[in-house]
Amino acid sequence: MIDLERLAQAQQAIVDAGETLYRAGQVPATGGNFSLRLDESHMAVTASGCHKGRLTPADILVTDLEAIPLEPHRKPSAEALLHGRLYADRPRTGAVLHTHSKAATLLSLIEPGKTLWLSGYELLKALEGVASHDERVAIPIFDNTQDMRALADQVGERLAHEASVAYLIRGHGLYTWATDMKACLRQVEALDFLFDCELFLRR
Ligand SMILES: CSCCC(=O)C(=O)COP(=O)(O)O
Ligand SMILES: [Zn+2]
Repeated sequence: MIDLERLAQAQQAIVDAGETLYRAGQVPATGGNFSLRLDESHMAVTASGCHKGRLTPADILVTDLEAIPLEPHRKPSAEALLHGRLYADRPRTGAVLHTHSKAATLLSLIEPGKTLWLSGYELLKALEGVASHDERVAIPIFDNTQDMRALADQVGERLAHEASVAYLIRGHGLYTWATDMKACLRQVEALDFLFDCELFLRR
């Protein structure tokens, strides 16, 4: 049974996050998708194809963690399975944000390896679990594909062995997750700042 009050709060928090992220240039042209955990087996997630800066609560629907909608006629985000796997594999994860910023897109294209390493930045401490600028933070990079099940499997296998709070999809964007929406929004902002710094250093 879905807690309807919790769902309404999640819908409003996602609408607000969309406005914030759109204003920050993180989700142009219907790009991006957002979710919040509702319970151990359900999430509230954006519908596919909506403009993420102009969401209404009705644009956010309930699915299970396999991205099957509770209301069969609704169409969740094309990438909802990526959100569901993060919740399924990480019981403490409460929020997932996917963004399409210019910095994430460009950096993931020019980094030839399978990992973006970040270290020496004070702002790394904005990421959950990072206590010092000295830590080397790994951001895994996956090649883009339209096969979400294959990508979800690949991500799940790799993240089972590598601690992270985010990954990049090459030429596509960022996924980041946290215990709640506030921490997740902070991570998007911090990571995008760090991606900008890396782009500048590599010029
Ligand atoms: C024009 S954005 C292409 C699809 C995408 O990458 C995305 O993040 C939005 O897809 P959704 O189905 O969640 O609207
Ligand atoms: Zn996307």
